[in-house]
Amino acid sequence: MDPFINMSAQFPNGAVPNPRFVLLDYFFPGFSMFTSALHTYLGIDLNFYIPLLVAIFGLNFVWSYFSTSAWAWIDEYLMSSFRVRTDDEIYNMLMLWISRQKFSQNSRRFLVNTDLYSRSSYIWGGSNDDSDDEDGDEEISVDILGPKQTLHYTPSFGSHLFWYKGWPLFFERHQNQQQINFQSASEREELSISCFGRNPRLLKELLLEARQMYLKKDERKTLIYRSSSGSAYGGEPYWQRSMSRPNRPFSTVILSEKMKQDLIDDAADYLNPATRRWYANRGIPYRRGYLLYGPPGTGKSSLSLALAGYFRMKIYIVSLSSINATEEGLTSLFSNLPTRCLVLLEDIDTAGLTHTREEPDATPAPDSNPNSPKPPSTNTGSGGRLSLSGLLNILDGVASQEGRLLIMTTNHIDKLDKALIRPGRVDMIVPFSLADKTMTESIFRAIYAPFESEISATELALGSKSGTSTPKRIEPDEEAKERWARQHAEISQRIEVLSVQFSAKIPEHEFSPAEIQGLLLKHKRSPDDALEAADDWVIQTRKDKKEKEVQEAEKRRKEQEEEEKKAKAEEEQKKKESEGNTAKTEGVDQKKSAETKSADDTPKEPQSTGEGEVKAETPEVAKDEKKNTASDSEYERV
Ligand SMILES: Nc1ncnc2c1ncn2[C@@H]1O[C@H](COP(=O)(O)OP(=O)(O)OP(=O)(O)O)[C@@H](O)[C@H]1O
Repeated sequence: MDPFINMSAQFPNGAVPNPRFVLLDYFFPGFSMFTSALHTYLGIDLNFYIPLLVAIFGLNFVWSYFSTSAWAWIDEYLMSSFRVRTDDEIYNMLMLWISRQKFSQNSRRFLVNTDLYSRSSYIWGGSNDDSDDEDGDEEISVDILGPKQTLHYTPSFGSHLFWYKGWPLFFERHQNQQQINFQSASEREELSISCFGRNPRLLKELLLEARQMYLKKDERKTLIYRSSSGSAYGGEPYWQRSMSRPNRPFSTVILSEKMKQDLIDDAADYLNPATRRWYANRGIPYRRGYLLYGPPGTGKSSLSLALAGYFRMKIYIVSLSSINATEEGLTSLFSNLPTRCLVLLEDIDTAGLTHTREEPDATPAPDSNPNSPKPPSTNTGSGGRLSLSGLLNILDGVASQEGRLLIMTTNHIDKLDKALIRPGRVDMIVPFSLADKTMTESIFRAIYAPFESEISATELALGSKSGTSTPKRIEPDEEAKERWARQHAEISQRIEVLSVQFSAKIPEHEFSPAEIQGLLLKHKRSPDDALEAADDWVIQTRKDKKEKEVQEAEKRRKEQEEEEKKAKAEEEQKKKESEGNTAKTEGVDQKKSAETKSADDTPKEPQSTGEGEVKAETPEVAKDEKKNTASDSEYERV
């Protein structure tokens, strides 16, 4: 439709349309109608404001055009900033700090997480047991259904202004577009904080504060890292933070006091900074290794955890029976260890390390215990799996990190190669054994020892059995404290007596501390019940063990039979194949010679070859040939 015709219709009184309106109407249909309506009903003449609007629009355009480059220039020359990626632990530190800041909690646009580190869960494994009750931004309550999830608030993607020590800082959360596409948005996330000025001192102070806050949070915890298959790192295994546990006091590990003290003294001496210099001055590799051996469930892992907690070291656990334990994988893991840490190599008797270096493919060393489990067949030391020499190279090769404390555990010390446990690799050997009388008593005491916070529960349990007075409400006065002290002494005395009675019922050197602990935990509120159940438990556990042994022996026998059958079948198959091949070759030879014969046009009697098969074939061939010749001649006749 022609806009001019349209315009004349809108101005019926013959007024000449303003050419500016005509033009605007052309680009924004209905504009003139809108302005005339504004004029008629509100008395506003848009004609007057149009130049102003155009000027604002123009200025805005110019500002947005120049502000980007101006801001980039300011950012480049007048500001300091740092960036943090999700694949580094500093991300967790910074996020914790950010989540505790006021601007983060008051932010209108925010991300809410139940696990503060979940955005880097592919690095730290979700650390789902890390949620700290006291750390949450929201009050947490624990009921019988478990702790309610804590909510953590952090500013969402984009730029956020906040104040730190009186200075304005910009916190920016964005996605790095340059990173690999298959990563999810959260994996590509980057954080940056910038401040005005060319001196980054303020930013470094902030980072230090964040680090301190993070370390303080885990102060009384042992951080546990485990090897994980490396899908996020192009196939190479990497250390994954798997959990954090409250530090285990050394006193809770039942072992000879002298042995514990020796271990602490040795580790303390090794970790002393002066010792490091001592090693360096003499050119000795700064490493220390311990071997803990004994039956399963006797406290090897517990002692390692206690040691890590005591010296505030992170613990890095690798199980050599896991599928990740390849030579390349372990090399990569060991070269990525921090300088001061505890490495726990579990089950070193498995994984093809049982044969000696001199005979890399020899059969495993004789097993003193015929019932002990066989090492997994996957780790045979070949095909990229771990071999003994490979492990030795990893432990003290050039790539291996100095400053670490290595603990190896095994259930079968007799299976280990001497090279693996020679001084320099293993500097202290700690034996663990099944529970004797003293150990059983200690386990009993450890389970039922009264703690101040639990005294009423323990007293209730003991009181109900022994007829002592009923527990009273906790009153925080001196009299109450005295009464508690008396009750504590009474209970301890009684537990002492019960522990002796209990240990008398448990045969020595037959059950592991873990097994005994299992029984006591079933009756954790009632030591008398545990005492009562002990006899039956011994009988039942013996029976169960025997059954298990029989089942395992049966399973092994069946497996062996199956393997033998398989081997036999394979051998027979091979034999048949080789026989078949010989016959075929001979058959082909015979056929060839028969063909050559028929090619000589002279009909001859088939020659005897002396072999049945060929004999039977040859007359048939001759017959066929005769038939063919006959039919040919008939055809010729027709
Ligand atoms: N000597 C001990 N002192 C205190 N607790 C123990 C002891 N031995 C076993 N336990 C308890 O038994 C459980 C298993 O112990 P732990 O994992 O340390 O045994 P382990 O020797 O490392 O076993 P495995 O060889 O199967 O790895 C833990 O709960 C631990 O508290």
